[in-house]
Amino acid sequence: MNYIRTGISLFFEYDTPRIVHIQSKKVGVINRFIQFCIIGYVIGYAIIFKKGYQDFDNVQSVVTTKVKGIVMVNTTVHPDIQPIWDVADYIVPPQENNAFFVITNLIVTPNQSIGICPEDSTIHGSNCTVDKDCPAGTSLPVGNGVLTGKCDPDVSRCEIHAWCPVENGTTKAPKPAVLEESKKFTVFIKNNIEFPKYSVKRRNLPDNVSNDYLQSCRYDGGANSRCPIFTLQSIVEGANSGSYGEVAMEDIVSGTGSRYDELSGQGGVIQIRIKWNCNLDLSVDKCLPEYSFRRLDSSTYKISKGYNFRYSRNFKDANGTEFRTLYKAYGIKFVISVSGQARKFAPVPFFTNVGSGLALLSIATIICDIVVLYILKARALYKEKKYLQVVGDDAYKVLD
Ligand SMILES: Nc1ncnc2c1ncn2[C@@H]1O[C@H](COP(=O)(O)OP(=O)(O)OP(=O)(O)O)[C@@H](O)[C@H]1O
Repeated sequence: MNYIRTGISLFFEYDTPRIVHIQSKKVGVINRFIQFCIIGYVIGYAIIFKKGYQDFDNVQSVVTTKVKGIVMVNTTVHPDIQPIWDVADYIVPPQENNAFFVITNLIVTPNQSIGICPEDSTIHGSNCTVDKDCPAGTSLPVGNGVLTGKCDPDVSRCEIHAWCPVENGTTKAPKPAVLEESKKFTVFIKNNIEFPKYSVKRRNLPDNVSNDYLQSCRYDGGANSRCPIFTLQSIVEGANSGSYGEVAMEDIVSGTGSRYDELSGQGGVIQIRIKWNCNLDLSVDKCLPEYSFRRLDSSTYKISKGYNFRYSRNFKDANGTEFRTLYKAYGIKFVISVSGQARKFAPVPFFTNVGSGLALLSIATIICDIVVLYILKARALYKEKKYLQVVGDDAYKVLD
């Protein structure tokens, strides 16, 4: 019953704010301190640091790459490998979206032709004692061919119909890598970007440069940081790593922290990040890219390290018999990602931040009220001054 009475009386009440001017050093200091913090936050952090006076637009971008460089392979060490490797040989596939792959190491199985031969010994399930162990027409899960149904008695392995002889699974990737000199290859990264909201188009090379400049300049993160030509070694090891092998690790700046000789053996994945953060309130010429590099795969794994795949080159001999050379190619996949924002002054975010800052100032009043009404010694006095109970009907009667 009491609840209902209280509820009804609450319904017939009205609270209106009242200004109580308190002259107290303590409360005054607390109030000013909180106001100062809030104003500091709004002006210093929200408006200046977080650029709350500017509108923004995200970058839209397209990247193309061109790698150049030639390697000569020592054919006495690697007799099965062609002596000269140029860009058409080591970049596979020739074009990718926002990425390129460079072959750095190889296991070659030359002169394969279609025929019958024993399965490779490292393939699980290839060992046999009788023909029954090799059901005809099936293939082993990671096998190289289709089982003929016969067990080869000489090597005790199932016979397969395949490109023969099959790749030897026990062969390890050569060390040092066959194409380790690929560290000297250069890649031209051409990045065109646009901030559509502001109709601003930029690219990562100066407009007034010549072909000669492009052919000779190299990105170094310093004086030549506008040059869009990178050596693969500088991407992996850092911009100051030109003299490979002689550079102390602490001298290597902004690389991936890996060494090219380690990476080239088993392959890996490297990310090239291009950041465009532009303040369009300043000159558009100051809108420049920043590059950073990191290794995406881990070198610490024991099994399935790096990155490799197989491909073949087929040819016919004078009799018209088809042959192929099978390549197990290890290499570095470079993935390019572009991100960024352009910012420019705009009244709407500016006034929104100022408005929300002004609204935040009421926090100072709330905190001071708590101090005054519940913490200070004279809280009873302040409470009495702050709340004035007026019974409306009685007041009306008094007026009468
Ligand atoms: N990876 C690279 N390393 C050094 N210079 C390069 C590289 N890629 C391109 N260049 C040079 O930059 C300039 C502009 O390259 P672009 O691809 O636009 O022109 P191009 O005439 O088709 O080049 P090219 O025929 O030499 O491949 C050319 O002089 C080119 O030789």
